Amino acid sequence: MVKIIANNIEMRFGSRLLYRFDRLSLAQHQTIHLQGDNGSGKTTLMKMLAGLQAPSLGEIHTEGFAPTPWWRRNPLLGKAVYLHQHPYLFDGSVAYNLNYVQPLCDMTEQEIASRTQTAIEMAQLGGLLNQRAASLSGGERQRLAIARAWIMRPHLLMLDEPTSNMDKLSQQLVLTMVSHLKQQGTGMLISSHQSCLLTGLCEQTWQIQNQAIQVSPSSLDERPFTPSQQELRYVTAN
Ligand SMILES: Nc1ncnc2c1ncn2[C@@H]1O[C@H](COP(=O)(O)OP(=O)(O)OP(=O)(O)O)[C@@H](O)[C@H]1O
Repeated sequence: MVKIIANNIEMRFGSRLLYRFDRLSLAQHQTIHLQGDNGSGKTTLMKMLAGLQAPSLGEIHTEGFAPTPWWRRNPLLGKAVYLHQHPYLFDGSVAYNLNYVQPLCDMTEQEIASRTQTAIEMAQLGGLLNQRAASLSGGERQRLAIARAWIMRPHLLMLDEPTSNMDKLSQQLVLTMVSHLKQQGTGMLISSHQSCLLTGLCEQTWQIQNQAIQVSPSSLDERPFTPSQQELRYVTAN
């Protein structure tokens, strides 16, 4: 079982306190809805858990991952995949973006090829493969970013307002991909202002309010580790 654990955290920008909390953890087999008003600090929390932003006070560590390579100074980087609401895409075609993550996947070539093909079908990207990623619409970019993460089958995935730009069809496609990842044991933190199709998959809520984070229900069973699940790799972040 892999997890990221944040203890005794305080986060502020200058004199402005975003929140304080004693402990939060994101583990495999959990699907959590992160709620909060605009500017409450949802993106900041995800970036902290992904190692992209240091908390003002407190400590974030991981359990259950392979040892950090000696050359990596930040031990949190690479442990969770974080997808920003305006996902970073590489300069190149849609196909290039999908293939880019293949060397990072701990699977056989055959498995990677099969997952890539399935991801293209699930995200309905077949007609867009030769199009430049930079020219995609907001919803198509999100679908591509989630398809790319789906291929990697990460242990932990953070989705920042994943359906904010999406019409009903795109939301349904993303729901299918995220449901698959949930079945495969990927632990997910999904930020969304409102309840939506995706948040219907969540069994816990983290609500940012009054400079604190309320967790409900307050505890969740964490299912035992499945040894066949592959090592998490880092995809992209802003
Ligand atoms: N590097 C920074 N320096 C100063 N203030 C920052 C910085 N990054 C974020 N903030 C501020 O911290 C607050 C929380 O930002 P964050 O993006 O985490 O909120 P959010 O809950 O994700 O918002 P939204 O729902 O609008 O996306 C905002 O008021 C933002 O302006």
